[in-house]
Amino acid sequence: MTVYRVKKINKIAPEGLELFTDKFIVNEDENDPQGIILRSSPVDVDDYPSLLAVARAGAGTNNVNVERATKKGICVFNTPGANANAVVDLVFPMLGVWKRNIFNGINFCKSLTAVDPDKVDSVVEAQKSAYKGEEIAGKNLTVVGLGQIGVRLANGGIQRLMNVKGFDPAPALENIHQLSPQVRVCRALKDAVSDADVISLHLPLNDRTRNLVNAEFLAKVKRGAILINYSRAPIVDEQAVLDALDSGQLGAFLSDFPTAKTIGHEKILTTPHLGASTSQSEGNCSTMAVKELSSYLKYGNVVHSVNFPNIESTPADTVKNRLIVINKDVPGMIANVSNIFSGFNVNIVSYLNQSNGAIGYNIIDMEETIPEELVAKIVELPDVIRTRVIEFA
Ligand SMILES: NC(=O)c1ccc[n+]([C@@H]2O[C@H](COP(=O)([O-])OP(=O)(O)OC[C@H]3O[C@@H](n4cnc5c(N)ncnc54)[C@H](O)[C@@H]3O)[C@@H](O)[C@H]2O)c1
Ligand SMILES: O=C(O)[C@H](O)COP(=O)(O)O
Repeated sequence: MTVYRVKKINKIAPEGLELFTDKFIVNEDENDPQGIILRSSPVDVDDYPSLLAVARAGAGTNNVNVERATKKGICVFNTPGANANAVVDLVFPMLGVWKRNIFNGINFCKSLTAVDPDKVDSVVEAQKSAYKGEEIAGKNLTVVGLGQIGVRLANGGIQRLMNVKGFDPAPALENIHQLSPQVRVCRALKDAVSDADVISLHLPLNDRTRNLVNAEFLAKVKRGAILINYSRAPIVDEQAVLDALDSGQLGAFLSDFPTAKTIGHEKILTTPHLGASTSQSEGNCSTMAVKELSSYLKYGNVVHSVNFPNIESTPADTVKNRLIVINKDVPGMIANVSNIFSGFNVNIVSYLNQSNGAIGYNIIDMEETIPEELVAKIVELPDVIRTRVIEFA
């Protein structure tokens, strides 16, 4: 029986880990894993010579060098939607904490331990007006990034009687179908943010989104707007935000990424990267990531990869060998691979191919043992990145 080595990095919830069968050895100390399961720790795929796949139990994959992984034929997965509710479930309370002055109100209440017990009630009534707040109903909310989180947040804004706009340059249809028709989708970011009272960022960190919120962006927002960043710290130019807060251009900054410069600021509230930290979300992410990784290692199936096309096939009982061919997405690859099979007189019982514009992925099943020389010929094809033979008992 083939047994796969999996390296576990970070705390991964047991709900998922329990799904690894005896075909997997899961170890934190594994130095040469075929699979890695992790959360936010940085991983360099070049550090692991036998690596086939990385499963990120969460949404953001900026902690993995995905481009390098793609070049090496390493599949990178994430768990779309598995922690989206947890983020929305934190963003609205954070907005409430700020708008209703809850943080200061709670601190005030805690300070009352120093007050004569008989006078607590009268002190509360006398001083509560200092903690008066504002409701969010009727305010303008703009959601930047209409993905798994952004759509849920936008819909949540509608449920809270806010006027909601959204912006996303390339929204996935499956997400947009979930969006409330009351959300106004803008074609340009500047139109989406110009009259917003609250701007919430829900997009991935990449070369195009790094420092998206900079001085130029902030100059275009409505004076006094609240900026929320539960995406990734570098999407926001921190100095520009601090300047905007000090000038009054921004009213507040609520973020999941505390830094030395932000933690003491009176107009900034931060949480310690808690967006996905709920029992439910950690269980969902772990379960999804383990299923994705197991299925890839055992069968070569790809579901929810950020760099490979989706492709899935259950081998028939009669299948002895499955060949996985990962190639650059160029014309003629299927014909070239099929011709090599013909040359060796090996019968293909099933040939599946999918591509995503960059990577072509082939699952080829046989009822006989595939000759090593045949695989060697495929490896020699100019645009083949990687091959793998999976043997079924
Ligand atoms: N704070 C946390 O704990 C926490 C938890 C989950 C996710 N996140 C972060 O939030 C991000 C979004 O998560 P998700 O699950 O919604 O991902 P998602 O992939 O479902 O959605 C991201 C959306 O952002 C859009 N986008 C990309 N570039 C954009 C741009 N320049 N302007 C506007 N939209 C743009 C994409 O088209 C996509 O629709 C993740 O990449 C991750 O970095 C943080
Ligand atoms: O991108 C994500 O999914 C979040 O930032 C969660 O990160 P975590 O798994 O380290 O909490």
